[in-house]
Amino acid sequence: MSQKLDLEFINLTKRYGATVAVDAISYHFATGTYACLLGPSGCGKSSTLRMIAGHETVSEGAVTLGGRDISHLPPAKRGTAMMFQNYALFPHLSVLDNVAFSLKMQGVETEKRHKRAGEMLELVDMSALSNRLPAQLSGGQQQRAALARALITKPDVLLLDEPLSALDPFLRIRMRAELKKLQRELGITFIHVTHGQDEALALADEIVVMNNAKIEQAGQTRSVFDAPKTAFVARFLGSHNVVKMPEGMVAIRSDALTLDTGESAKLPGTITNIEYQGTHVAVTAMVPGDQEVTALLSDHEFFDSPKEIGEAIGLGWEARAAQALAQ
Ligand SMILES: Nc1ncnc2c1ncn2[C@@H]1O[C@H](COP(=O)(O)OP(=O)(O)OP(=O)(O)O)[C@@H](O)[C@H]1O
Repeated sequence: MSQKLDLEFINLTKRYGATVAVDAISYHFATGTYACLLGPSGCGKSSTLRMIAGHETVSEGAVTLGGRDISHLPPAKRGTAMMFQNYALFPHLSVLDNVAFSLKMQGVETEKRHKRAGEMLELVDMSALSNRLPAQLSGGQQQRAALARALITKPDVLLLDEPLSALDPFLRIRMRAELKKLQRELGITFIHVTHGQDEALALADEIVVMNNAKIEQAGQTRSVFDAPKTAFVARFLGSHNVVKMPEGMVAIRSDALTLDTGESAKLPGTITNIEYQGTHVAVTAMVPGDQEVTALLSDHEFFDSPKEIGEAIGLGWEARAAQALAQ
């Protein structure tokens, strides 16, 4: 049975002079969770990650792992490992020596560390390239080498700072599937910082949406996506319309909107844009209150009864598709 090594933030705070980068956040990650920290630039994601890793001091509060306060331990003693955005591979070392580097620092003898590095490279499917220099690798291969290097210390928690951002969109999708597979195989906790909503939705068991140094909403990915509590979360995750209705602000998923002219229509509107997206058609309409809402229709739904810009429509949705938002 794997050891229970839950990661916890307790009123975790980071100040840089007068700037509060992380403001007393608390959260509990069960062992083996794939979690994404998500939020706009400057919201405090990287500072949070660096405090877990020990690359940044904790101003107040604590990070605990398996109930042990690790806030003041040196990075190598925490049971965490970090994979950086630019991979930070040493250009003059072979892939094998890059992967073996932290074991060398620990004084592990050459043969033993090379054997272990070889196992790690096998894990990420890079055995054939172990003698190459980083410059002789593609972006995806560099990422795998960086992963192997981070995992060689057998961390309980792997920290990933925008790990896919250096890759082109096609490779990003492939590597994200590999990351997820690797996490499932290893069963350890991954904390992954990203700007990308799609990336977070695709990878995470849990998402932590940050805004202005605080956790705006966190929980199981689907629960957060399905029931955003604030307009910020609904807008940030995308695929939702935030609409002011007489009863207050609501978030309505774009794919839950239908074009209705009958009695079921809840809002009248005028089409302002139609965007063909292959599997779907996004129809945007201006509704009362000078608000634009977008309905995502399947291509058949749209082309069975095509509409035009300027046409008057009604918009309908099932009651459960509308989520009341905190003011
Ligand atoms: N070393 C530092 N000194 C002073 N202020 C800093 C430092 N590092 C970060 N900050 C500030 O702390 C806040 C949070 O920064 P942080 O890098 O954690 O955000 P982020 O969400 O990771 O942003 P990004 O997505 O752009 O990387 C920002 O206002 C930033 O300017």
